[in-house]
Amino acid sequence: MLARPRRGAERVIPAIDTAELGRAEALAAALAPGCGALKLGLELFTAAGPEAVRRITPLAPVFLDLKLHDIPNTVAGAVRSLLPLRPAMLTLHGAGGAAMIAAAREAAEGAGEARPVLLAVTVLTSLDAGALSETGVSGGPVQQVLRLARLALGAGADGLVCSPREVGPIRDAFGETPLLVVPGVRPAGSAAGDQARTATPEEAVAAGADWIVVGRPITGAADPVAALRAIGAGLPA
Ligand SMILES: O=C(O)c1cc(=O)[nH]c(=O)n1[C@@H]1O[C@H](COP(=O)(O)O)[C@@H](O)[C@H]1O
Repeated sequence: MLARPRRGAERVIPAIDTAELGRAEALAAALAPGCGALKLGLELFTAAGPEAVRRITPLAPVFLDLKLHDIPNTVAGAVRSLLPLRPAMLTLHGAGGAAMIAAAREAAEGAGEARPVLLAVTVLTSLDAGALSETGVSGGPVQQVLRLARLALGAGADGLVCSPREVGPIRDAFGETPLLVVPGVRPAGSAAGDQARTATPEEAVAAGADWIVVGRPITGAADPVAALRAIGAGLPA
């Protein structure tokens, strides 16, 4: 399994969100030497498929963010289908329930020592308290994140995806063991866009994030490599 990062720049995972495989490969080649892993998500995977993962895996560990969410049998089958791509990390929605997560973990064990880190997405960072309550969840994001964290970690997830705002409460409740991957990260002065629960890279890591996921502030910069380097340089070595 992918080891917990130690140095500043190893904590940064650029999100390669594009539908163009050529652009994804160019960004991946440029960013790989300066980061801990590269995140490939739904936009690239739905456009370019498994071939995108095959092309980028030789460059850096791949965090394959497909946010699986279905009945346990279907999710287990999807995990088995993904294992030959050798992703270092995989996401599934905590809201899929304990049986779904347990089925994914059992399927992932098929990769033995090389099994991917399984990360349960808690409450999407694009949801504020109002948007979350519209989905029928009252009590606010922190309470729901802690509820899903307990469920997911108990069912076999190795870690969680949460916003920077819940990192402290998760560490208080569950200690240092869960791997925490944190999107919704915005360097000071960059646009939040559709992200609702944000903080800076420094704040997220100080709170206890293992990895931070940063997409548009890097990929939309005039010089993505310089933007990545500046984020890594601001983190503790
Ligand atoms: O699972 C994720 O990585 C994820 C979970 C979440 O709650 N919020 C979130 O933004 N993400 C992903 O993190 C990346 C954030 O991209 P930027 O908003 O451009 O930095 C995107 O690829 C999202 O799909």
